[in-house]
Amino acid sequence: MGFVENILINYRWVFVCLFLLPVSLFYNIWFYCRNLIVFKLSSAPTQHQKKLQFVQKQIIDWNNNGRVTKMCTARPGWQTMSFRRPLYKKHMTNIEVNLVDILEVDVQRRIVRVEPMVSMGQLTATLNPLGWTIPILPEIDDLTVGGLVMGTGIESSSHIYGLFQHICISYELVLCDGRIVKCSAENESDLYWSVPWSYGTLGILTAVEIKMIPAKQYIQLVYEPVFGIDNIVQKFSEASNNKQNEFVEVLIYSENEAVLMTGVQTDSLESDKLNSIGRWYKPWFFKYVQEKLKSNTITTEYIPLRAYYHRHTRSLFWELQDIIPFGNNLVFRILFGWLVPPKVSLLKLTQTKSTKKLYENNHIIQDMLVPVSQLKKSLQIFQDLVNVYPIWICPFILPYNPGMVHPKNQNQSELFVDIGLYGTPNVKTFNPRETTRNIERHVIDSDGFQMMYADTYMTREEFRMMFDHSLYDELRKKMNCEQAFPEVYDKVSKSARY
Ligand SMILES: Cc1cc2nc3c(=O)[nH]c(=O)nc-3n(C[C@H](O)[C@H](O)[C@H](O)COP(=O)(O)OP(=O)(O)OC[C@H]3O[C@@H](n4cnc5c(N)ncnc54)[C@H](O)[C@@H]3O)c2cc1C
Ligand SMILES: NC(=O)C1=CN([C@@H]2O[C@H](COP(=O)(O)OP(=O)(O)OC[C@H]3O[C@@H](n4cnc5c(N)ncnc54)[C@H](OP(=O)(O)O)[C@@H]3O)[C@@H](O)[C@H]2O)C=CC1
Ligand SMILES: CC(C)=CCC[C@@H](C)[C@H]1CC[C@H]2C3=C(CC[C@]12C)[C@@]1(C)CC[C@H](O)C[C@@H]1CC3
Repeated sequence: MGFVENILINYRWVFVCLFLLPVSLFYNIWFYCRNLIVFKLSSAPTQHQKKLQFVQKQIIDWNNNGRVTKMCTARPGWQTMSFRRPLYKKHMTNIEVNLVDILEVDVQRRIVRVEPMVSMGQLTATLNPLGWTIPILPEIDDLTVGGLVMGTGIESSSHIYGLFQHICISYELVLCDGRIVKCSAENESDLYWSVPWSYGTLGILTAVEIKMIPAKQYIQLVYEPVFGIDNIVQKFSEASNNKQNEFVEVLIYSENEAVLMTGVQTDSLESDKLNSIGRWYKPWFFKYVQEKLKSNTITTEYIPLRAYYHRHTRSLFWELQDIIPFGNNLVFRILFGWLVPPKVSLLKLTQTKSTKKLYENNHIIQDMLVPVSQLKKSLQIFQDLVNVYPIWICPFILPYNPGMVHPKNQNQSELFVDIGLYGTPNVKTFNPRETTRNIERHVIDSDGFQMMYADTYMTREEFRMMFDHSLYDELRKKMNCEQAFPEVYDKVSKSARY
């Protein structure tokens, strides 16, 4: 390993602190100003038609030029929140989808209409001051509406509202023949049900209508330390089934220790219990919550809404501790906390081959979605296979809708749980391929699903067992997609990413 490579791996924080943090700051400022100008000039809605026509033109040109290679969006792989970069973008026709604006906030219909590149950070910054929010707000700022629709999104309100696609009323797409369609549960419903999890393999998404709900100023959050796996599973299930809880999330810190958090929105507060966790000098949220285990008492706090939504952003859940080991140190926070986190996209862009290998061989990043009845068994299996803590568990209701993802063994909604494993495995037997395959097998056997932003080692057959392709296959044939877009598997499998 060369000198520079050695520094970049073992002292990545030097590069991140001296270079990436300031660059991330300028990038944020530039984007903020650009969006503000667009808003002030109110030009976004009129520009949409033009931008839509440009997407359409590119697809018509592709048809006229003989449909030579398949299509994907031109969004560079390093900018995306998926763990790896896509290989396929190099040899496919890249369609420019430069659609980054919030188009309309319709208070009457309680709908916000957005373009696909609008990020979660943009949405909260725009809607919250107006007194509105969307029911599910996946917490990392840079996640985009397009990515969350075509993949999936989940948050601590998902036990009530479902996954991100379940709060979307309609999708506007340009199909591979150049036709523009707006699909919903009432109109072109097969397409509407098939778009989620299709990873851009049915058409290019150009606008989405998302439900809005009124936003209050604070979240009243109750922290409850829970000990013992049976207790953790029981308390989690009870809290998730209790519809009075607008937010439910558990952080598991060891085999037998967890903190359950349940929350509701409120406009009133006990001022001595206000905790503005989003301030730059505040401790990382997961570290702060861990402290609750010591007192073993139930405590209540009031957290400003936007700070709650982005509670895991500053520490990228617990991933930043591997990159900036002293990031949660008080002095660092006071002096430089306002610069954190570095942009995920810039971290991806500046990864070297060795960092990538290091992450591949010594790290796991996976979200597994299983029926809540499988939670205990899954936790035990993951403990044996990876022994990674903290673990994020978040409940969600999965409606029985047509499409790729729905409950398998009952034709009604079912409560599921997302088990998020992020970190360095603490078992000697960890092997990225074999271990992940074992996890995937367990998820298939449990009638569950894997989130596809991370690595998957499933074979095509296993992938088809996990995801229901019946409507998807039918639609691809009917819409003549086979020559136009790859199959989902060919975009998400490990061999399609580097
Ligand atoms: C008046 C106004 C009008 C707007 N109109 C539009 C519009 O028409 N179209 C549009 O697309 N956008 C609009 N926006 C949104 C604006 O573009 C966003 O503020 C911008 O995208 C920056 O969002 P951000 O979350 O990345 O940045 P900031 O809010 O400046 O945050 C910077 C970083 O700090 C962190 N952060 C912020 N808050 C918290 C918190 N509470 N807890 C933890 N971390 C936090 C995040 O990591 C974030 O990346 C508008 C904003 C305003 C103020
Ligand atoms: N809390 C949560 O829910 C979290 C979710 N995630 C995951 O991150 C991903 C989202 O990341 P993000 O960077 O926003 O998205 P990406 O750019 O990674 O896009 C994800 C997929 O959606 C497709 N896509 C995106 N926009 C369009 C469009 N306009 N038209 C057609 N296809 C499109 C992409 O196609 P193409 O390859 O052609 O560009 C790609 O296959 C999701 O997979 C999500 O599940 C990650 C972290 C947290
Ligand atoms: C809440 C859900 C469903 C998922 C959270 C996933 C995140 C923890 C990951 C999504 C993208 C990941 C990346 C990294 C860390 C973990 C995520 C933020 C890195 C920053 C790790 C360091 C590498 O060099 C780059 C990675 C980019 C993606």
